[in-house]
Amino acid sequence: MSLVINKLSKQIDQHPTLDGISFTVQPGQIIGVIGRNGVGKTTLFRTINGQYLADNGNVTIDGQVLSEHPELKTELCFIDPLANFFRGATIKQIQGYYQAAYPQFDAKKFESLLKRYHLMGKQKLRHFSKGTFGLFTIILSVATNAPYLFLDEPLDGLDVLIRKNILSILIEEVAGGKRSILIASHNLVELGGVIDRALMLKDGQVVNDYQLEDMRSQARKIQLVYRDKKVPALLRQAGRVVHVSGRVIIVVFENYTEKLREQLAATQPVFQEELPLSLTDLFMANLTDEADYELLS
Ligand SMILES: Nc1ncnc2c1ncn2[C@@H]1O[C@H](COP(=O)(O)OP(=O)(O)OP(=O)(O)O)[C@@H](O)[C@H]1O
Repeated sequence: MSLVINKLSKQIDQHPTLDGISFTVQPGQIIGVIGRNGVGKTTLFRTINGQYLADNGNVTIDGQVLSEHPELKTELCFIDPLANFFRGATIKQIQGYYQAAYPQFDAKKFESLLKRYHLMGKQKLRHFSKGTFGLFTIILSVATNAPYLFLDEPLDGLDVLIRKNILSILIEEVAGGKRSILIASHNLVELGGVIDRALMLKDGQVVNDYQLEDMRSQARKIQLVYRDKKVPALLRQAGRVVHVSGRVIIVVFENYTEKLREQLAATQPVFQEELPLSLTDLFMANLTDEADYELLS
């Protein structure tokens, strides 16, 4: 069973927001979809889920093209953050709509999660704070039992305890190996603790597709100090310089080998230290522009 995004393209106002995006989602994964503001993460989720029509490409589930098989939509759940829920509706009414749309809806799970977070069926959506509304949409998504969940900034506006609870709900959901969750988020610290894989978007394309476990074993973040302020060419050739402050340079090497270790030693740093590598480092290494470096250094 797999979800395949195949050369998906979407222009918005003549701008190629999605430009031939391809990737495959296997069951049992939590995937982070990462990119700078406005890069097209929400557009990607909307296009995969059929809210926007793709200009080119398609989405298949187990080999069947989603747009030709509308019945397969129950395999996907994406609650758009801008969804115009009828704010006068109660939780119970919304449950009814989703139960009608998703035959596999798990009412028991829905009710137990509501109870865990002190939400009651008769509450109207308009009484929810932003955070409670976010929490409610996650509970609703999880209860659909759709194998592929798409969450857009699910941690936005939630307090730290609820964020931790949400992440454990999501980990529980994929643990059975049957569901996958794609999360678009700028909350890289928390995301880094739960995702198995990170897709980085830039210029309408997937520029990196990291399996975090592989990345952690191959990549290194190294702080180097040199006698003068010149950045040795090797650092830019073999790695991505993420920070320069006077004679101190921090570099992320995605493929750190023994040979590279020797080459680095030959640049004769006066000090060298390995630092813990985070998702934020990978974001900065891949998605920072020259203009940002000027601001950072
Ligand atoms: N309905 C729309 N009408 C006009 N422009 C749109 C529409 N939807 C998206 N866009 C544009 O497409 C681009 C991608 O937007 P999108 O919301 O997908 O980015 P994002 O990566 O989710 O951003 P953020 O991280 O800020 O949430 C932006 O330039 C946005 O202005």
